[in-house]
Parts: sequence; C-alpha cells; structure tokens
Amino acid sequence: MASMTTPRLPFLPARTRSAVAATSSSSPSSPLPRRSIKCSSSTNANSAPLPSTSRQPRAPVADGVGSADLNGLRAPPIPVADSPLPAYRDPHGLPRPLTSADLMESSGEGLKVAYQGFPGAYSEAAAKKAYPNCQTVPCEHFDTAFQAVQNWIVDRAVLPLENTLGGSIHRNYDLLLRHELHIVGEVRLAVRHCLLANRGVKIGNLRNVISHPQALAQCEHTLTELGIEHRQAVDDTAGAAKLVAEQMLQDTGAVASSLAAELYGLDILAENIQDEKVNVTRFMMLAREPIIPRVDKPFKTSIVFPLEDWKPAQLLKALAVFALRDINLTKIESRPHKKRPFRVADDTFSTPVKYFNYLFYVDLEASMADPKTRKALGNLEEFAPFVRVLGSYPTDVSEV
Ligand SMILES: O=C(O)C(=O)C[C@]1(C(=O)O)C=C[C@@H](O)C=C1
Repeated sequence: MASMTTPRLPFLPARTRSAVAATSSSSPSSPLPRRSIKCSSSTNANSAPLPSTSRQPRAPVADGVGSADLNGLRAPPIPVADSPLPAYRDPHGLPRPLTSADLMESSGEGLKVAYQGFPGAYSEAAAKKAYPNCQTVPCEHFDTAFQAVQNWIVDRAVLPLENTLGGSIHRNYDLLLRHELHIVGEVRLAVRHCLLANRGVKIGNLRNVISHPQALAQCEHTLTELGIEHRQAVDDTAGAAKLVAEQMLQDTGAVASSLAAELYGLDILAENIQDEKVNVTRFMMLAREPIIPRVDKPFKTSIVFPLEDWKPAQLLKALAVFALRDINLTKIESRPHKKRPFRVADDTFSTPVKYFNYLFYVDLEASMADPKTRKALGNLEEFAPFVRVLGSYPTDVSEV
C-alpha cells in the first residue's frame, strides 16, 4: 500500500498544559512509520480474543496502516469534486487548507478495529456501526484493546463508556489516562438482551445465568421475575453464550445478543429482557492520532483534569469557565486520583484532615476548533495542575 501524506492538523491534543497551546497549525508527526500486521479477525464464532499478553514490538516499516485520519478513518481518497469543502477558518480568520483527510470516505474499509469480548458481543456490533466495512478483532480485556491500538496491531478500538441503565464503565475512563490514545468518535448502540440456553432447555430448568456484569445489572429485575436467582459474571455476553454452548450446560442460561444465539447454536428463551425498553450503550472510538476538529457539525470535546488548592467552591469555579462561555457539559465523571489519592484540607483544625482526591472527566458540547473552547481550557488551567484533551470528535446524532 502506498503511503500517503500526513495531513496538517490545526490541533494536536496533548497530555498536559500544552494541550491548549497545541491548537496552532503544527503538523503531527507519527512516532514511528506505520505498518500492517496480520492478526485474527472475528469473521466466525471460533475467533479467540487477543490475550492481554499479545504485544507486538514496534518496528519501523515503510509501508503503513493508513496515514491521514478523519473521524478516525483511513481510506482511499475520493474525487475532490465529491468532497466537502473545509467549513471553518483558522485562528487568523483565514480559510483552512483542504487536507487529504477531507477527501476520505468513512466506511472503515481496510481498518482493523479492536473490541473487547468474543464474536457476537455488543461491542463488536458497535465497532461495525462505527466502521461498517472494517475487520473486527476480538480482545480479551479492555486494556488488550488499548494496547493493540497503541502497538500498531490494529488501527482503532471501539470500547464502551456508559450505559443508560448500568451507568459508567469506569475501567475505560481509567485506561484512557494510562494510554496515549485519542478519542476520534462516539457511537451509541441500542442493546437488546436475550436469555439464551441450549436446545430443549426451558426457563424453568434454569438455576443460574451468566453474562457480563453490566448485562446482568441491566436485566436484574427481569431475571428475578423469571425466577432465576443465581448470577455469575464473565468477561462478555458472547463469551457467556459460548461457555453455555461448549459445556452443554442444562441448568445455566446466558444473557447475550440474538447474534450470539445464532453463532453458538443456542435457543432464545426470552427477548428484550433488559429492565427498561430503552437500553443504550455509548462507545468511544480510539485511535493513535487525533482528528481535525470542525465547527460545521456537532462536536464534543472530552477532557480530564484534577484540582489543586482546594478552596471553597473550587470545582464550581473550575466548571464556571465553561458556563461563562455558554459551553454545555454533557457528562461529568469523577474517578480516584490514583497517583495523588489524598488531599489535605486547610489547617482549620489542629489535626490535618485528609480527603479523597479526584480526577474529573468532562465532556463538552463544543469543538476544539472553536476559539472559545480553547480559551475556556486556558482559563481552566488556572485551577488545574494539568488539563488533558482526550479527544474532540463528532457527536453521534444517529437514531438509537
Ligand atoms: O459483553 C458484551 O457484549 C459487551 O460488549 C460489553 C458491554 C459493556 O461493557 O457494557 C457492552 C454493552 C452492553 O452494555 C453490555 C456489555
């Protein structure tokens, strides 16, 4: 595959304070030339997920896995006449040059996309929704998927962040900080759970049900109503279906997708068993490089920051940098600050008081291409020891 020119990016999110400064027109340079590595795809139910230990050494190879990204995608250019014109202007008010990324189509053709679980997992469906023509690559754990992108084994990862019934998938928030990847998109998926069992098994025969902990939580009440008391958590829904089938369990069912029933030869005993009809999971699309932020369509920007100098209303003041500029927040999540787990309260009392310390993950309804977003983040740095931009990416506006 011929290598293509890396596009000029007007914005390159970074780990620290430079995140805001980096919105100039510097070109990102890849740490290493890109390369293609053959790996398993999940075209059939026997594809085993990549184990956590699967690491490939980084090696400089001239040929590459894509070069220029738009919405986390790499694809052959389409004719200029069909491509959208760049819609926004640079910080000097001048038109932004057309980049090769603007010329790309977004089907995911030729992309390898990692997800957590076995074939038939909802995460695989999300990867296919995000990149319809991609080759999906099952991974054993969330961090395997992060590593697979970071080590150039795959091009992208699609991983869950939150669910309307079960809430946040905290592990992935923590992993975002431990890796250098960028959020290049989001995708929401309607999750419709089924109760699966081996042929001939009836609901009345079931003593146990196994599934992913989120899936069990999403079906908690329905499973109780069906009279199934014992639950056991496994790594993913499709893995649960596979286990029930392979071990020919007669008293254990699985909560999984109808696709998993088909792939592993199980019967569907009940459909749509989640506790609320609407059950949607939001997934993030991850890549090694950021995308070019835009202002001609809805964008989100995800950031993470800790606070220092805990004065009264410090968090309120930090978040006011967005309110002052009419920037909406769509989500806020606090996670333990593992490196600095405690903060010591001011010495009002003779004994110093230690409180837990947090990192705040915030999603903004804003694009990094908008100067007011960059100003707000500059302002936030007055309160935060660091601000990291995790990604600026198009909002998923599809129907779910
Ligand atoms: O086990 C799966 O099928 C997954 O894709 C994982 C997962 C999750 O992590 O939340 C994804 C979507 C559903 O909300 C349930 C489980």
